[in-house]
Amino acid sequence: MSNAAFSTLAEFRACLKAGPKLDSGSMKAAEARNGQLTKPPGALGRLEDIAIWYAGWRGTDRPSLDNPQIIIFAANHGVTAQGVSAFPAEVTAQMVLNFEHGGAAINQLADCFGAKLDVHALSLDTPTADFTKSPAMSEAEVVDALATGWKAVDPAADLLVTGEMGIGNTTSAAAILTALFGGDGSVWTGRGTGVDDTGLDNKTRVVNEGVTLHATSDPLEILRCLGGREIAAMAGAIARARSEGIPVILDGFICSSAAAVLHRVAPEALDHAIAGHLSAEGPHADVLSHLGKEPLLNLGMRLGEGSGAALAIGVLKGAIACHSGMATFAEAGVSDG
Ligand SMILES: O=C(O)c1ccc[n+]([C@@H]2O[C@H](COP(=O)([O-])O)[C@@H](O)[C@H]2O)c1
Ligand SMILES: Cc1cc2nc[nH]c2cc1C
Repeated sequence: MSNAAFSTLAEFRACLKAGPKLDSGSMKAAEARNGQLTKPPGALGRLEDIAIWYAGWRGTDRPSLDNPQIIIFAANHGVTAQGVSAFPAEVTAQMVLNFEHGGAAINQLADCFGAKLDVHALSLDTPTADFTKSPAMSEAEVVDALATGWKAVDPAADLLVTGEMGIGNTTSAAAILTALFGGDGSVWTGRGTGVDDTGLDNKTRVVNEGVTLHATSDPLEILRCLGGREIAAMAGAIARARSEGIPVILDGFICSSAAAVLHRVAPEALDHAIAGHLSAEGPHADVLSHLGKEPLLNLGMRLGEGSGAALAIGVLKGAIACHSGMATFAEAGVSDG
């Protein structure tokens, strides 16, 4: 599909409510197969659950995972004028070049797990507006970013990881989460690339100012007023993946803020997604519990770029290899219990 399925926020909202469900027949068949494999029941722990979930979304009881796609969306944030990051805004464009030259962590991880890596830079020369002064994006801009994400998904992929790069985007994510879930901004604000205590107080002030200025409970309005283009693009890509029956592994804090917007519109919009890892960004654990997602990995990572989710591709590949490749008790002539 070359065009997005929506051209307004209202149409995007309708897409989220209309997406497909997993194929319960395939899921039941996968559960039955899992029960016959040569292992004590439950001995592969969560690997069994994620293989069965994946089978349901792929519509077969014996799936394979051969074509994972990782997409990094990059964008710039006007709110960096408020001194919210430990790094200067020009790092966003510099890191895009690094991704293109193969020098970033995500390039190595994509190679390790056999994933195709695509990089989309969204209007880097035109940062979003500083959300303490005006809405970050117009409706046309946020729809454009959602559509970039929607169109970036390869329908032939059998797994999607959405990653991001954007100096200042943990402030944007914190503001979105404060607006969605409530409470003081301090609950949802972390240190990002590493601000000190004074920097964290400043960031919290900025988050509270933005949330107060754009008082709205509409999740897509929250995305428009407080978000970034890369956050909207991740939301668009996650939504497209569901429409194509492509399972998603969510990355860290910023990716989860995009997912949280979708979840607030329609909780089922994340049924095809699992949480790849728990980020070291302080509030991430609370975000995941609001989304009802248990992270697969907890390695103290807080890089972004899709890196934690990319590592989790290896876990999911392992789960599917066992599920689809193991012999049953009958096939192997092993006595069951
Ligand atoms: O994924 C995470 O959980 C995560 C946590 C902290 C920082 N980051 C990355 O760091 C950048 C944002 O940090 P900051 O301090 O500039 O807001 C952005 O490029 C993210 O990819 C990512
Ligand atoms: C160097 C650097 C690399 C990153 N990758 C994702 N976010 C990042 C932020 C910085 C500062």
